[in-house]
Amino acid sequence: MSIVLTDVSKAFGSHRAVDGVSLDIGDGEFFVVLGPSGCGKSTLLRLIAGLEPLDGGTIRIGGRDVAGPRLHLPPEARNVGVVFQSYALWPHMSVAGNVAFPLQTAGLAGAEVARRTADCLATVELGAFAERRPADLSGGQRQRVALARCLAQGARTILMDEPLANLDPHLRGAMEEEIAAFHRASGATTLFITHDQREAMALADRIAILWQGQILQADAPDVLYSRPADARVAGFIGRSTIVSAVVTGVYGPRARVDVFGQTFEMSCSVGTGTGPARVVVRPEQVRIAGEGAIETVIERATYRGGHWEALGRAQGSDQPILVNVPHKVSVGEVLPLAFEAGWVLPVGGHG
Ligand SMILES: Nc1ncnc2c1ncn2[C@@H]1O[C@H](COP(=O)(O)OP(=O)(O)OP(=O)(O)O)[C@@H](O)[C@H]1O
Repeated sequence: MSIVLTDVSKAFGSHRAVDGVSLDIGDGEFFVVLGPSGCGKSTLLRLIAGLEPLDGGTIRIGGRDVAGPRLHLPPEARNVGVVFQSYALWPHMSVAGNVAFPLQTAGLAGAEVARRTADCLATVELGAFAERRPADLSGGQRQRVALARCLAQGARTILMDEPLANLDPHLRGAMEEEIAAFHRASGATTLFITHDQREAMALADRIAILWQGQILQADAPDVLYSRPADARVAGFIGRSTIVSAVVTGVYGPRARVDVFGQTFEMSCSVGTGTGPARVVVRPEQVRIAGEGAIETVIERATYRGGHWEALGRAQGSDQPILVNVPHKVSVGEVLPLAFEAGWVLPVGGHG
């Protein structure tokens, strides 16, 4: 079901944890809210789930108002499933018991409960673990039980609060696959919150960047990466160099840009004007060039598997440049660099 937030706010004392958030999440979409610790992600999720009353704005789920002025539907009336970081399984029940519980409370007959429980456990590949207790499972398996319980609830909307945060890195990758498969199988609208940009990129149809309670930008992962709205988004998604430049000409979505005394062509948003600007250049957009390029002194080089990522400074400048180099480079080496592409940050962007 769709989730529509209009100007939603929530304060704790004088602290605006969620500050005028508007979002339109489509039916069946996998939507990730990404932001640093304390930016208001969990509060936003709790407002949608109905675990917290809001101060202002409205929330609609599946076309129905669930929260707004003088309106607060309780969590159980919103038909949303919630998966928390801490799994929230009942320790005294078996795996099957945990999954069956919402079906039993919905008043289904015993045979139907057993059949649907078995189906849900099969979907998350835990059929063989039905009689185990949660304590006897791995973290990833417990997370899958929580997913199966959401499936059993029949929730068309699933909210996930950093469900992979407690898992080992190798298990996280596998669980990402599982969550993506679960989303495909269930077709449920999924709102997933995380502070891990790699996880967000791997899962999302769209990502919203939340910063001090406000949405900076909501777009597909590739758009956030290639056309960030401001320096904070550019810094949060992927690795980049942001340098001062002067735009000397604009031709639709392309701009001619002077950087470090050289002229390059970059992308820009419609309405970009000429004059001083800042440009975002990703390490893979920097190439080693010949004569007349930006002479750059390498200060650090890190092996990133298949290539080295080097950090340098253009001679006579204090602005750093990140570049991917296919061969080993040494500190102190001077590389002639050129920008093959880049993005002119829209004027008015913060940071
Ligand atoms: N019940 C509360 N009372 C007072 N302040 C709160 C309460 N809940 C959250 N906050 C504050 O609101 C802000 C947002 O908290 P929230 O838990 O939503 O952030 P978050 O982005 O989920 O962070 P993290 O990634 O660290 O979990 C924080 O500054 C937090 O201290």
